[in-house]
Amino acid sequence: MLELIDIRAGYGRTEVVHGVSLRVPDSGVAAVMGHNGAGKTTLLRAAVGLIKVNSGRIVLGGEDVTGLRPSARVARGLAYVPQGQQSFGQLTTAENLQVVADGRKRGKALIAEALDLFPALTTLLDRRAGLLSGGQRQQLAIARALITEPKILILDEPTEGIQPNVVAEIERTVMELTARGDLGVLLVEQHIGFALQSAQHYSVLASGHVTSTGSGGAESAAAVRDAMAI
Ligand SMILES: Nc1ncnc2c1ncn2[C@@H]1O[C@H](COP(=O)(O)OP(=O)(O)OP(=O)(O)O)[C@@H](O)[C@H]1O
Repeated sequence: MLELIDIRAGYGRTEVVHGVSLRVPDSGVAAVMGHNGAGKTTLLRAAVGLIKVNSGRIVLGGEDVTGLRPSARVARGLAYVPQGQQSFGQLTTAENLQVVADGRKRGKALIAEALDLFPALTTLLDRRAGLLSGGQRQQLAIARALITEPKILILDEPTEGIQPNVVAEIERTVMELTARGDLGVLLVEQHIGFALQSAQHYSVLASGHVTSTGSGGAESAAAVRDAMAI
Protein backbone atom coordinates (compact mmCIF):
# COMPACT_ATOMS: atom_id res chain seq x y z
CA MET A 1 0.00 0.00 0.00
CA LEU A 2 1.07 3.57 -0.66
CA GLU A 3 -0.07 6.07 1.93
CA LEU A 4 0.17 9.82 1.52
CA ILE A 5 -0.38 11.35 4.94
CA ASP A 6 -1.20 15.03 5.32
CA ILE A 7 1.12 16.08 2.49
CA ARG A 8 2.03 19.72 2.06
CA ALA A 9 4.16 20.51 -0.97
CA GLY A 10 4.81 23.14 -3.59
CA TYR A 11 7.49 25.17 -5.30
CA GLY A 12 9.77 27.49 -3.35
CA ARG A 13 7.62 29.45 -0.96
CA THR A 14 4.42 28.69 -2.81
CA GLU A 15 2.58 25.76 -1.29
CA VAL A 16 0.10 24.22 -3.73
CA VAL A 17 -0.85 21.00 -1.92
CA HIS A 18 -2.28 21.81 1.50
CA GLY A 19 -2.47 18.70 3.65
CA VAL A 20 -3.64 15.90 1.35
CA SER A 21 -4.05 12.31 2.54
CA LEU A 22 -4.90 9.30 0.43
CA ARG A 23 -4.22 5.60 0.15
CA VAL A 24 -3.46 3.39 -2.81
CA PRO A 25 -4.25 -0.27 -2.13
CA ASP A 26 -1.93 -3.16 -3.02
CA SER A 27 -4.48 -4.22 -5.57
CA GLY A 28 -6.85 -1.88 -7.38
CA VAL A 29 -7.08 1.74 -8.40
CA ALA A 30 -7.30 4.96 -6.40
CA ALA A 31 -8.28 7.84 -8.69
CA VAL A 32 -7.57 11.52 -8.17
CA MET A 33 -9.58 14.00 -10.16
CA GLY A 34 -9.59 17.77 -10.28
CA HIS A 35 -9.32 20.76 -12.57
CA ASN A 36 -6.11 21.99 -14.17
CA GLY A 37 -3.91 23.58 -11.53
CA ALA A 38 -5.60 21.79 -8.62
CA GLY A 39 -2.26 20.34 -7.55
CA LYS A 40 -2.60 16.77 -8.83
CA THR A 41 0.78 16.58 -10.55
CA THR A 42 2.46 18.32 -7.62
CA LEU A 43 1.04 15.66 -5.28
CA LEU A 44 2.38 12.89 -7.54
CA ARG A 45 5.80 14.52 -7.78
CA ALA A 46 5.93 14.64 -3.99
CA ALA A 47 4.87 10.98 -3.77
CA VAL A 48 7.68 9.95 -6.10
CA GLY A 49 10.26 12.22 -4.46
CA LEU A 50 10.81 14.62 -7.35
CA ILE A 51 9.96 17.47 -5.00
CA LYS A 52 10.37 17.55 -1.24
CA VAL A 53 7.34 17.73 0.98
CA ASN A 54 7.02 20.68 3.35
CA SER A 55 5.39 18.33 5.83
CA GLY A 56 3.57 15.03 5.93
CA ARG A 57 4.67 11.45 5.36
CA ILE A 58 4.84 9.01 2.48
CA VAL A 59 4.64 5.37 3.49
CA LEU A 60 5.24 2.59 0.97
CA GLY A 61 4.60 -1.00 2.00
CA GLY A 62 4.70 0.04 5.66
CA GLU A 63 8.05 1.81 5.30
CA ASP A 64 8.40 5.58 5.67
CA VAL A 65 10.03 6.67 2.38
CA THR A 66 9.54 10.43 2.85
CA GLY A 67 13.27 11.11 2.99
CA LEU A 68 14.27 8.70 0.21
CA ARG A 69 15.38 9.70 -3.29
CA PRO A 70 13.21 8.80 -6.27
CA SER A 71 15.54 5.93 -7.27
CA ALA A 72 15.25 4.36 -3.82
CA ARG A 73 11.47 4.59 -4.06
CA VAL A 74 11.57 2.94 -7.49
CA ALA A 75 13.70 0.15 -6.01
CA ARG A 76 10.97 -0.36 -3.41
CA GLY A 77 8.28 -0.76 -6.04
CA LEU A 78 7.06 2.68 -7.03
CA ALA A 79 6.77 3.51 -10.75
CA TYR A 80 5.73 6.85 -12.19
CA VAL A 81 4.49 7.64 -15.68
CA PRO A 82 4.45 11.43 -15.93
CA GLN A 83 2.06 13.42 -18.06
CA GLY A 84 3.29 13.74 -21.63
CA GLN A 85 4.42 10.17 -22.42
CA GLN A 86 8.12 10.64 -21.87
CA SER A 87 10.51 8.21 -23.51
CA PHE A 88 13.84 8.56 -25.26
CA GLY A 89 12.73 9.99 -28.59
CA GLN A 90 15.93 9.10 -30.44
CA LEU A 91 15.81 5.45 -29.35
CA THR A 92 13.54 2.87 -30.95
CA THR A 93 10.61 1.35 -29.13
CA ALA A 94 12.66 -1.83 -28.58
CA GLU A 95 15.63 0.15 -27.22
CA ASN A 96 13.37 2.12 -24.89
CA LEU A 97 12.13 -1.14 -23.41
CA GLN A 98 15.60 -2.69 -23.34
CA VAL A 99 17.12 0.24 -21.43
CA VAL A 100 14.75 -0.43 -18.54
CA ALA A 101 15.11 -4.22 -18.76
CA ASP A 102 18.93 -4.15 -18.79
CA GLY A 103 20.38 -5.65 -15.64
CA ARG A 104 17.12 -7.28 -14.61
CA LYS A 105 17.15 -11.03 -14.23
CA ARG A 106 13.77 -11.42 -15.87
CA GLY A 107 14.48 -8.66 -18.40
CA LYS A 108 13.47 -10.60 -21.52
CA ALA A 109 10.36 -12.03 -19.93
CA LEU A 110 9.36 -8.61 -18.61
CA ILE A 111 9.61 -7.11 -22.10
CA ALA A 112 7.52 -9.99 -23.48
CA GLU A 113 4.88 -9.47 -20.77
CA ALA A 114 4.76 -5.73 -21.46
CA LEU A 115 4.32 -6.39 -25.18
CA ASP A 116 1.52 -8.87 -24.42
CA LEU A 117 -0.32 -6.06 -22.68
CA PHE A 118 0.30 -3.63 -25.54
CA PRO A 119 0.32 -5.76 -28.70
CA ALA A 120 0.27 -2.59 -30.84
CA LEU A 121 3.88 -1.96 -29.78
CA THR A 122 5.12 -5.22 -31.29
CA THR A 123 4.74 -3.81 -34.79
CA LEU A 124 6.58 -0.62 -33.78
CA LEU A 125 9.70 -2.10 -32.19
CA ASP A 126 12.07 -0.62 -34.78
CA ARG A 127 10.43 2.80 -34.88
CA ARG A 128 12.01 5.70 -33.04
CA ALA A 129 9.90 6.66 -30.03
CA GLY A 130 9.90 10.27 -31.19
CA LEU A 131 7.94 9.20 -34.28
CA LEU A 132 5.19 7.36 -32.39
CA SER A 133 1.71 8.85 -31.96
CA GLY A 134 0.71 10.24 -28.56
CA GLY A 135 -1.24 7.10 -27.76
CA GLN A 136 1.59 4.80 -28.80
CA ARG A 137 4.05 6.81 -26.71
CA GLN A 138 1.71 6.54 -23.73
CA GLN A 139 1.56 2.78 -24.16
CA LEU A 140 5.36 2.66 -24.40
CA ALA A 141 5.70 4.77 -21.26
CA ILE A 142 3.40 2.45 -19.29
CA ALA A 143 5.19 -0.61 -20.70
CA ARG A 144 8.54 0.83 -19.56
CA ALA A 145 7.15 1.46 -16.07
CA LEU A 146 5.84 -2.11 -15.85
CA ILE A 147 9.26 -3.55 -16.67
CA THR A 148 10.45 -2.18 -13.30
CA GLU A 149 7.97 -4.66 -11.70
CA PRO A 150 6.20 -2.04 -9.61
CA LYS A 151 3.94 -2.72 -6.65
CA ILE A 152 2.38 0.71 -7.11
CA LEU A 153 2.04 2.36 -10.53
CA ILE A 154 1.39 6.09 -10.68
CA LEU A 155 -0.21 7.35 -13.88
CA ASP A 156 -0.59 11.08 -14.52
CA GLU A 157 -3.44 11.68 -16.98
CA PRO A 158 -2.68 8.74 -19.27
CA THR A 159 -5.53 9.59 -21.63
CA GLU A 160 -4.78 13.28 -22.04
CA GLY A 161 -4.63 14.37 -25.66
CA ILE A 162 -5.11 10.84 -26.99
CA GLN A 163 -7.51 9.62 -29.67
CA PRO A 164 -10.68 7.96 -28.30
CA ASN A 165 -9.86 4.50 -29.70
CA VAL A 166 -6.48 4.52 -27.95
CA VAL A 167 -8.10 5.82 -24.77
CA ALA A 168 -10.24 2.68 -24.82
CA GLU A 169 -7.10 0.57 -25.23
CA ILE A 170 -5.41 2.26 -22.26
CA GLU A 171 -8.55 1.85 -20.16
CA ARG A 172 -8.65 -1.84 -21.03
CA THR A 173 -5.01 -2.26 -20.05
CA VAL A 174 -5.40 -0.54 -16.69
CA MET A 175 -8.38 -2.80 -15.90
CA GLU A 176 -6.42 -5.86 -17.03
CA LEU A 177 -3.41 -4.90 -14.94
CA THR A 178 -5.38 -4.44 -11.77
CA ALA A 179 -7.34 -7.64 -12.37
CA ARG A 180 -4.05 -9.50 -11.78
CA GLY A 181 -4.42 -8.58 -8.11
CA ASP A 182 -0.80 -7.65 -7.42
CA LEU A 183 -0.67 -4.03 -8.51
CA GLY A 184 -2.01 -0.84 -7.00
CA VAL A 185 -2.58 2.12 -9.31
CA LEU A 186 -2.74 5.79 -8.42
CA LEU A 187 -4.54 7.27 -11.38
CA VAL A 188 -4.78 10.99 -11.97
CA GLU A 189 -7.40 11.45 -14.62
CA GLN A 190 -9.67 14.17 -15.98
CA HIS A 191 -11.76 11.62 -17.82
CA ILE A 192 -14.33 11.00 -15.05
CA GLY A 193 -15.94 8.00 -16.79
CA PHE A 194 -12.67 6.11 -17.08
CA ALA A 195 -11.47 7.07 -13.60
CA LEU A 196 -14.65 5.89 -11.90
CA GLN A 197 -14.98 2.77 -14.01
CA SER A 198 -11.54 1.52 -13.00
CA ALA A 199 -11.26 2.91 -9.46
CA GLN A 200 -12.42 1.45 -6.16
CA HIS A 201 -11.93 4.81 -4.51
CA TYR A 202 -11.73 8.41 -5.70
CA SER A 203 -10.60 11.76 -4.32
CA VAL A 204 -11.35 15.14 -5.86
CA LEU A 205 -8.67 17.74 -5.44
CA ALA A 206 -9.47 21.46 -5.65
CA SER A 207 -6.97 24.23 -4.88
CA GLY A 208 -4.69 21.77 -3.16
CA HIS A 209 -7.35 20.31 -0.83
CA VAL A 210 -9.31 17.07 -1.02
CA THR A 211 -12.89 18.27 -1.34
CA SER A 212 -14.66 14.98 -1.94
CA THR A 213 -13.95 11.27 -1.60
CA GLY A 214 -15.99 8.16 -2.25
CA SER A 215 -16.08 4.75 -3.84
CA GLY A 216 -15.61 4.20 -7.55
CA GLY A 217 -18.28 3.16 -10.01
CA ALA A 218 -20.50 5.08 -12.37
CA GLU A 219 -22.95 5.87 -9.55
CA SER A 220 -20.39 8.32 -8.10
CA ALA A 221 -20.26 10.43 -11.25
CA ALA A 222 -22.83 12.97 -10.02
CA ALA A 223 -20.97 13.47 -6.73
CA VAL A 224 -17.68 13.97 -8.59
CA ARG A 225 -19.25 16.44 -11.01
CA ASP A 226 -20.74 18.35 -8.06
CA ALA A 227 -17.38 18.42 -6.28
CA MET A 228 -15.73 19.68 -9.43
CA ALA A 229 -18.67 22.02 -10.05
CA ILE A 230 -18.97 20.91 -13.66
N1 LIG B 1 7.54 23.91 -11.52
C1 LIG B 1 6.64 24.74 -10.99
N2 LIG B 1 7.01 25.91 -10.39
C2 LIG B 1 6.10 26.74 -9.85
N3 LIG B 1 4.78 26.50 -9.84
C3 LIG B 1 4.34 25.39 -10.41
C4 LIG B 1 5.24 24.45 -11.01
N4 LIG B 1 4.51 23.42 -11.51
C5 LIG B 1 3.21 23.71 -11.22
N5 LIG B 1 3.11 24.88 -10.56
C6 LIG B 1 1.87 25.50 -10.08
O1 LIG B 1 1.29 24.65 -9.09
C7 LIG B 1 -0.12 24.64 -9.21
C8 LIG B 1 -0.59 23.21 -9.32
O2 LIG B 1 -0.10 22.64 -10.55
P1 LIG B 1 -0.21 21.11 -10.88
O3 LIG B 1 0.53 20.86 -12.15
O4 LIG B 1 0.16 20.31 -9.69
O5 LIG B 1 -1.77 20.96 -11.13
P2 LIG B 1 -2.58 19.81 -11.84
O6 LIG B 1 -3.80 19.60 -11.02
O7 LIG B 1 -1.72 18.63 -12.07
O8 LIG B 1 -2.98 20.48 -13.20
P3 LIG B 1 -2.82 19.91 -14.71
O9 LIG B 1 -4.00 19.03 -14.88
O10 LIG B 1 -2.90 21.16 -15.51
O11 LIG B 1 -1.52 19.22 -14.79
C9 LIG B 1 -0.48 25.51 -10.40
O12 LIG B 1 -0.85 26.77 -9.94
C10 LIG B 1 0.82 25.59 -11.17
O13 LIG B 1 0.93 26.82 -11.86
